[in-house]
Amino acid sequence: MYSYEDPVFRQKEVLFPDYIPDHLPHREKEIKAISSIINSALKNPESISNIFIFGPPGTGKTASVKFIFRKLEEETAAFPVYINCFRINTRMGVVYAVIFEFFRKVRPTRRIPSRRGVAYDELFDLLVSELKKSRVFPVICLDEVDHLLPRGSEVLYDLSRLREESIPVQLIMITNDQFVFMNVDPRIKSSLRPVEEIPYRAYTIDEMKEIIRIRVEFAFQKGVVDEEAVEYLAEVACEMGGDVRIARETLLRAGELARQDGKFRVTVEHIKQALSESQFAKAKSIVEQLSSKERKIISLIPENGIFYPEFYELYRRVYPSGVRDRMLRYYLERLAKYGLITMERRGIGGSYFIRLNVPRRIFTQL
Ligand SMILES: Nc1ncnc2c1ncn2[C@@H]1O[C@H](COP(=O)(O)OP(=O)(O)OP(=O)(O)O)[C@@H](O)[C@H]1O
Repeated sequence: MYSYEDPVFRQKEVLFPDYIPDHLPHREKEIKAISSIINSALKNPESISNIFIFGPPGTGKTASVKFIFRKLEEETAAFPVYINCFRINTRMGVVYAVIFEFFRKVRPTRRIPSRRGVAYDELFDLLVSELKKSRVFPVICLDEVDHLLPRGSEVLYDLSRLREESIPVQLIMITNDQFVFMNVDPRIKSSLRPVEEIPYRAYTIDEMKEIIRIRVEFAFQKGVVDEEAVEYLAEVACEMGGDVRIARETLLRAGELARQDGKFRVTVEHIKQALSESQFAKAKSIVEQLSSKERKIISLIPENGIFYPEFYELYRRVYPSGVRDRMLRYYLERLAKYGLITMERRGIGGSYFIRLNVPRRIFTQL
């Protein structure tokens, strides 16, 4: 029988976003710290500490928690729920996501309750009564928790207060921004206590090389990826903040490019081409997820930047019934958070200069 062996990839899935490796090199210490907090809470629910994980993008925060969740599901009675707050950013959304997972995993024979037409309090009461009856231990990870603030921050309070009803709940909050809770209502902040902080730092060049080499070994056929390509990719990924995601995506695309040109070797040139394509694709996918207001705002920013007062004038001219000053700033800050623009204050007490971090041709391709 004819069997096709891919000349480039041995196991392409190893480079897919949802693949969680069996080992996360250089994150052993952090994984151990997080696991031990959860394990002691499991043994003694009176001693729960919430967990706050922060650090730059692509440094393994999400991967560590998913890795731990996999083990929790296999080995303990915990009920782990992973929620990405970029997608689910309201208190109703969070509570529904927990209920959804609860019915899917703990009560698979029952119909998942509908969210439509149900008030928040009703949904929350349902969660409380189900958790009380089942006595499971929910470990809820709120990834990119900054997107939940301030609109959905009440849910942090509601979930933390469940302990007062003798329902143990462990929260894990992940963000890039160490100071994300600075302006949060003190009542909510104090409900989250005690909190253990787990900082993640960017990988060093040697760590990055090792991580890339291991992925290459699993993902590609032997000898397909040039050593110079690995070295170059590790350097660029470190320059870009020590982000393994960039390295993983680039390897996948570079492998496809190597196949297309028929030489079946991944070279530095393939890495360079893949990098420029993936940066563009990433920015485009963020732009595609923007609200129509945000899109209108970003598409008005000129290629070579603009000072805020001028931009405000321009915006009001084009959209006379659009948002006012304070809201416009709010939307610009969100765009800056997504990394699509940079806002820097020029001169002492000067106004903000807004710079576009993505090529304008992205907007014509939407
Ligand atoms: N130590 C590591 N070993 C192997 N792969 C890793 C390691 N650290 C990160 N990765 C991989 O890098 C990618 C990005 O990691 P992850 O999503 O965990 O980053 P993050 O810190 O949560 O980033 P962000 O803040 O942008 O959400 C994933 O594919 C993950 O598997």
